[in-house]
Amino acid sequence: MPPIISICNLTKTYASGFQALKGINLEIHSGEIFALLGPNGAGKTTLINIVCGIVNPTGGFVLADGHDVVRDYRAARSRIGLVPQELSSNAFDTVWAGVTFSRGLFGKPADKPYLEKVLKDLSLWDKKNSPMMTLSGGMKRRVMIAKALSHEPQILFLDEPTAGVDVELRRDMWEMVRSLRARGVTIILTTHYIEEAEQMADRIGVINKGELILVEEKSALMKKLGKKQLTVQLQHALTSVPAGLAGHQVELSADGEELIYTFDPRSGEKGIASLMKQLSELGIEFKDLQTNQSSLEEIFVSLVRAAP
Ligand SMILES: Nc1ncnc2c1ncn2[C@@H]1O[C@H](COP(=O)(O)OP(=O)(O)OP(=O)(O)O)[C@@H](O)[C@H]1O
Repeated sequence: MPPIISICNLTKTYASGFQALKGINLEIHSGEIFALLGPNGAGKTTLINIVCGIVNPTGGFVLADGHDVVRDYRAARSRIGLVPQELSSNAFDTVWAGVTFSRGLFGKPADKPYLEKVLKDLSLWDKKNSPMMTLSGGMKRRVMIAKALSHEPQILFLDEPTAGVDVELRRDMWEMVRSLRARGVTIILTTHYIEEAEQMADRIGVINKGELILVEEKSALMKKLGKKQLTVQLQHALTSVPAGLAGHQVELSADGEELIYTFDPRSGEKGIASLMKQLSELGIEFKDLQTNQSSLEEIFVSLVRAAP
């Protein structure tokens, strides 16, 4: 199946001379959830805005469902729903008026049952006659999603969908995004909450200073870059790492009560067995063992730090 979005050699230099995108190449597969991560100012919104036809590229091109987003703007844009970072809507409009108006903007004929379903899926149906200004921030965000879905797009961009929303609503949003994907909608989201990417994404792209420095299946990324740690809780505190453990990557906690062994899961668990053997030979007793794997957040920070 051809990619639903193809981004080729995309560059953007703003009028100020600032180069926000430096030759981005990326293909988004139909039906995936793709998370775009990057520090502030990395170029995420610029990239989304070009795909959505809001910002013109300086070089390269983007195809959305085969349509060039510049030359064939209307066809490309009709495939795409965008939930922007900034919440914006007419304060006096009711929820229903907002979604019907948004649908009309794309020249789509009225379809009450479809819009009713969208509002019901987003738990907004009982608010359909409420003016926007009477809704909470979280509810307004749901309305923004409903508006973005009003013209039945195949592709949905969510620019920081859960910025400033509470934990419960965040989880509801994740649930909703998953159900959209189950219906075949392709989802591209940017987020500062790495946990969000870890929970939801099928693939992850990391953008830094206008360059895509990594694109990877989430599970492969976690496997490839995730380091594991084994924490050995000691029966008796130590004052320093025993010389006999010098061959291992072992550190002693500040209180001397734990030995922390960091290893690469790809190299197998042989290191643990030999560490255990050595501890026993040295007569070091322990009361408990714990392992944990580095989070996507740690991986992300180390990637961005390492980039030139
Ligand atoms: N209209 C503009 N004119 C000049 N520079 C701009 C313009 N819009 C964005 N930039 C610059 O381009 C860079 C990328 O901005 P962009 O908003 O795409 O980043 P981002 O990754 O979405 O950041 P954030 O996570 O903070 O939203 C930033 O340095 C920004 O200041």
